[in-house]
This record gives sequence, structure tokens and C-alpha cells, in this order.
Amino acid sequence: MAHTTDPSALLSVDEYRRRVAELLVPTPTVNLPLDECLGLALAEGLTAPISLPPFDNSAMDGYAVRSADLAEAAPDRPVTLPVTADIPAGRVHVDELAAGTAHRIMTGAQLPPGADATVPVERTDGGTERVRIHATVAAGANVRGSGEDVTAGQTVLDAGCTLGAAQLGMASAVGSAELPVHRPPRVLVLSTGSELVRPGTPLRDGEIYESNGTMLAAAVRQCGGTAELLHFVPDDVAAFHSALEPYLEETDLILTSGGVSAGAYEVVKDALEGDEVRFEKVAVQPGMPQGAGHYTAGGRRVPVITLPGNPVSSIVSFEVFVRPALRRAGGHSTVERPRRRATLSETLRSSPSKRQYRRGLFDPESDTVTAQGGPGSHLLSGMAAANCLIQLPEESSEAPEGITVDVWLLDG
Ligand SMILES: Nc1nc2c(c(=O)[nH]1)N[C@H]1C(S)=C(S)[C@@H](COP(=O)(O)OP(=O)(O)OC[C@H]3O[C@@H](n4cnc5c(N)ncnc54)[C@H](O)[C@@H]3O)O[C@H]1N2
Ligand code: MOO
Repeated sequence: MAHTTDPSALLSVDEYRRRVAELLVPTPTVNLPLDECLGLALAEGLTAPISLPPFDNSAMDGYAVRSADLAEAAPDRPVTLPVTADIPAGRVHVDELAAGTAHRIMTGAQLPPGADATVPVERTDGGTERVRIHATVAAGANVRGSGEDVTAGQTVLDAGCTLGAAQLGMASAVGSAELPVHRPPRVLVLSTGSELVRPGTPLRDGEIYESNGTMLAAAVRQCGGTAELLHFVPDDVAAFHSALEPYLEETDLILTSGGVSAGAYEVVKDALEGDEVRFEKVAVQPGMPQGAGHYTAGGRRVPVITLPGNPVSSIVSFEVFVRPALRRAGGHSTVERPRRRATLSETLRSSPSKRQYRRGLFDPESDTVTAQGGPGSHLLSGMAAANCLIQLPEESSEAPEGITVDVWLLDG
């Protein structure tokens, strides 16, 4: 008889997500210079101390004028005005513009008092002593008004926002040199297994290259954490404890992969069992064997999450269970991957009583999704080709072509 797991003994995905989320607490706030803030979460809303633009300025290279002086201008009847000043961007003191005169002005330069418009250089003869202007101009034309973008006192970035390029640009534009951010969660990534060999060295029979550690550390960094990677812990409990010891002081989460299922040499389970770590079977494929709790040693009590060793199981369970918890701990208000509804382009088998996450390629043009590789949790090439996870519900054992499914976008 085939070995199966009793569905009633499985924990639901949602229950296990809650359990993992409760393990981690938000990291403290630190002030960091802007160039160290990329990808981190803002800890307090940012209020603009100044308006943007801070002063009325020209949107074009041309001539600052009083629009009324050009009321009669036309291509065959140009108006000629004396040019009484030259205003490059950055000029601190700007003289008033007298009626019947023009100031040459550059894009971004402060509009002189008295002027109400800029005529682009293309509608003139470009003169430097006197300028011939061939067209009328409306009051306010080509002028960017003070406060048009931001008014002083306005909240320009919300607490919890993830600081990307545009957000860091915004902070700079209102004069912030540093920002209060949540310190990135520090994750100790540990891969166990005596069969694992460091890439770049020759493989002997029965060995494989270690890939989970590199993959999980990258996943941690991609979601705003820092990762310390420990490779090649032998299948030995004493070695496991001593490998962890030097890192505990500086670790917010220990994340292991491998050694948690039912085998005879399950080092992670052997080392943690009896402590405050609960090992569970979760109703998910891939990623069924899981463990979560706290690891206590040397006066430190550190959250620990043990992921299964199969490479696809470990990265998918990172996505489903760990990433949202880490994002929340890092202070991000957006913790989940963006979700879409997509039409399945082929029929997929699904594990009955388990939620299945297949690897997929979502086409945003047609809103369709195609599986990448089979369901096996060792099939890493499908994961590497995917841009989404296809979520198939617990209730069904088959997802027919043409139905609508939920997908999680991985590059969002
Ligand atoms: N009798 C049972 N056997 C298994 C069960 C079960 O319930 N009963 N569960 C299966 C499922 S599902 C999974 S998932 C795996 C999980 O196994 P472990 O977490 O104990 O992982 P290992 O046995 O150490 O390794 C599994 C597989 O993955 C490879 N691996 C491990 N670490 C890495 C790494 N860092 N880089 C690359 N590859 C890695 C390892 O060589 C194995 O091939 O258990 C099933 N078995
Ligand atoms: O849960 Mo395992 O991940 O099915 O291979």
C-alpha cells in the first residue's frame, strides 16, 4: 500500500502562516544615511519641512516676461523687448522684472518678481541684448508654482513604506540626509547535510552542490533582511550547536533547511527536538515537513524556522511562510507578494487535501499562466524559470485547463 499522510494530521497553511508570523517581533528603529536605506521600511512618516518647488521657477529655457507686454505679438508682428538680466538656475538674488523688459531665464531658475510667464527660446530670435518675440503667452505659462508638488508640512512618505529609488529621491528632495528605518532583520541561514558540497569544488559520487543556503540567503536579502550563510554543517547534533553558538547574539532568526523529515539522520530535528520547536506536517505541497519555535542557548532565545531540504520545498515554503513574517518584522506595510487571477493554460494535477504551489509563468498581456516543470520538489529548473507561484486549492485534485487560479507574482 502506498504511504500517505492522514489529512486530519496536517496543519492548515493559514494556521501555520499565523504561527510563523507570531514568532518574529518588529526590529528596532535606527537612523541611516539614505544610501544605506534601499529596500528598508521607513519607521516614521516623513513630513516635508519645505514646499516643492520651493519657489516659482521656469519650466523652459527662454525669457521671463510680463504676459501683458506680449498681448499684441504675432509671427508677422513680433514684439521686441530689452533683455535686462540673465538668470541661470541657482542664482540666489533675482532682480524685479520691469514692465516692457525681459530676463533671459533657464529651466529651474527662479522667476523674477514681476514676471508671470516664460516664453520658450524657440518662439524668439534668441537675442541677448534685445529679444524679438513672435507669439503671445498666457499668464502662468511655463511656470512651475511654489508648492505645486509638495506643500510644507505634508506627509510625503508613509511609515512602513519600502524605500525604493523614487522614495529615496523624494526624501532627498525635501532635504533628508538620513531616515528612521527598521533595522533589517538579521537571519542566520544554515544548510545541513553531509552530502552537500560547495559549488566550485569537484563532486564525488553521492554528493550534490549546496544550493538552498545561497537561495535562501538571497531571498532574505531580497525582502529587506541581512543574511549570514553557514554551509556544510555535518549530520551531527554537537556540531550543529557549536556552529550556531558564535552567531546567536546578532541573530533575529535562525533559518535552516534540510534534516526535518522522517529519516534516520535528521540533524535539525534531533538538535532542536525537546526544546521549544514544534515540528509539524502542513497541508501544502511542496513544503510539508516544517518546524518553528525558539532556540535557547548561551542566554539567548532566538526564533527558529526549519524548512524542508528539497530545494523547491525550501524556497516555496520561504515564500509562503517566512517572507511575510520577515517583512512584517522589518516594518514593511506590504508583506505579501502581489496576487493576480489568471487563466490556467493546461490541466494540472493537484495533491488532494493539500494546497499546492506550482511554479508558473504569468503572461500579463493575456492574463494566462503556464506551469514551469512538474510538481516534484527537487525540480529547481522550473522554479528558476518561473515568475509566479500558481496556488491550487486544497479541495481539488485536478485543476482543469481554462479555470481561473490565483497566482503570486515573484518579481513584485
Ligand atoms: N518517509 C518520509 N520521507 C520523506 C517525507 C516523509 O514525510 N516521510 N517527507 C518528504 C518531503 S515532503 C520532503 S520535503 C523531504 C524533506 O526532507 P528533509 O527536510 O529532511 O531534507 P533532507 O532529507 O535533508 O533533504 C531532502 C533533499 O534535499 C536535498 N537538500 C537538502 N539540503 C540541501 C541543500 N542545502 N542544497 C541542495 N539540496 C539540498 C537533499 O540532498 C535531499 O535530496 O523529505 C521527504 N522524505
Ligand atoms: O513537502 Mo515535500 O516538499 O512535498 O517535497
